[in-house]
Amino acid sequence: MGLIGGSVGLAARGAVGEILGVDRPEVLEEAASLGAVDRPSTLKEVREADLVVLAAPISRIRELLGKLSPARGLVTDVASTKTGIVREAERHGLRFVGGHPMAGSQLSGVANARPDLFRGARYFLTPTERTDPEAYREVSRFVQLLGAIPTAVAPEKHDLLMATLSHLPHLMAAALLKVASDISPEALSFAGPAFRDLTRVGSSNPSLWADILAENAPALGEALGAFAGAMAQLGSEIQDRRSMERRFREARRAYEALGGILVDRKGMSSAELAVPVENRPGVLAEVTTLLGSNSINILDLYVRHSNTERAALVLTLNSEDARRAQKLLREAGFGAELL
Ligand SMILES: NC(=O)c1ccc[n+]([C@@H]2O[C@H](COP(=O)([O-])OP(=O)(O)OC[C@H]3O[C@@H](n4cnc5c(N)ncnc54)[C@H](O)[C@@H]3O)[C@@H](O)[C@H]2O)c1
Ligand SMILES: O=C(O)C(=O)C[C@]1(C(=O)O)C=C[C@@H](O)C=C1
Repeated sequence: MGLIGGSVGLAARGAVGEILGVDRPEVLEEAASLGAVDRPSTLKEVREADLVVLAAPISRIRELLGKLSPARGLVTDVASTKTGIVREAERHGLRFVGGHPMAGSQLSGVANARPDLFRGARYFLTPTERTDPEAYREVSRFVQLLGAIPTAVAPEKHDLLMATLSHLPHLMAAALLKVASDISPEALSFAGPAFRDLTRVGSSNPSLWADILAENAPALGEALGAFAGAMAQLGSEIQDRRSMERRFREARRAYEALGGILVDRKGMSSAELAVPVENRPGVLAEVTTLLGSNSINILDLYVRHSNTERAALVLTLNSEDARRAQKLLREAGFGAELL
């Protein structure tokens, strides 16, 4: 019942029956006080549950699969890698569908759990030829109930994709932080928004990430090789302005194709609005309250981090709302630029 398990509990609350939690007593006490779980339970008791969601670190999930077997109901997990876990679950004969929400944060623990963590996020499900189709449909309905969007992919393909899209960026953050720390002890204090954006996940939970990286080592080896090749290529072209421009044009096109929050946008076009703000308490509430009280829904939001006195909120809104929001924000004295 940590960050992800707690968020599952909070998101499912009210829409499912009793939610039982298995973890250390102090974690369960906190989870119950936050409303993420109805009551503490045991592995033996949850063998009888309709649905078991395993949300421990990967190495623990592999052990738990054996301890859960035989389970009466359906079992799923949330782990960041899938091939080994799916194989293990099938070996134990569980009625299992592997899962992985593409949502989370560098924080851990149930204290950081949020009921809206999965809203609009992609949620991988990794059925194999041995998966019961009805079990897949049930887990898929549960994922939708959490507010997420199920996406089926084979376990091996999932792990290959995650090596580049999630695990490599975590290693890059750690490497970048090391390179800067090695310059001098105070070098990091001079870093600006670009360095901060690129290294946020360097503060992720060390033992959780040691688990993830070891589990996906073969695929990650390939991704690291490709990355080292790309860096060497860029390094050899630095003096060649034309090829650098071409590389950055290619990079910008790739960046624009990035997936974000997958809000159901059938027939809806969206726009980004940058709102420069003073970096002071309450400023986010002022912007979001102004939009909320005018029935403008924020589809996605990020902060261009800054250590200085100013920051920029970048809001994704549907196109019509974006124009209205720009007008309202300007009338209220904020700058607001459509990107
Ligand atoms: N953090 C993320 O952004 C993220 C996103 C998607 C998926 N995941 C996956 O979710 C899982 C959990 O990650 P988290 O970020 O919630 O970690 P967390 O540290 O916040 O929570 C893990 C919880 O598991 C508990 N635990 C450990 N061993 C256990 C056992 N044997 N039985 C019962 N509980 C046990 C711990 O006490 C802790 O409360 C991992 O497998 C991770 O790969 C994480
Ligand atoms: O937002 C973050 O901090 C994350 O690291 C989330 C993130 C990722 O995007 O890599 C990390 C691991 C998960 O398996 C899924 C999502």
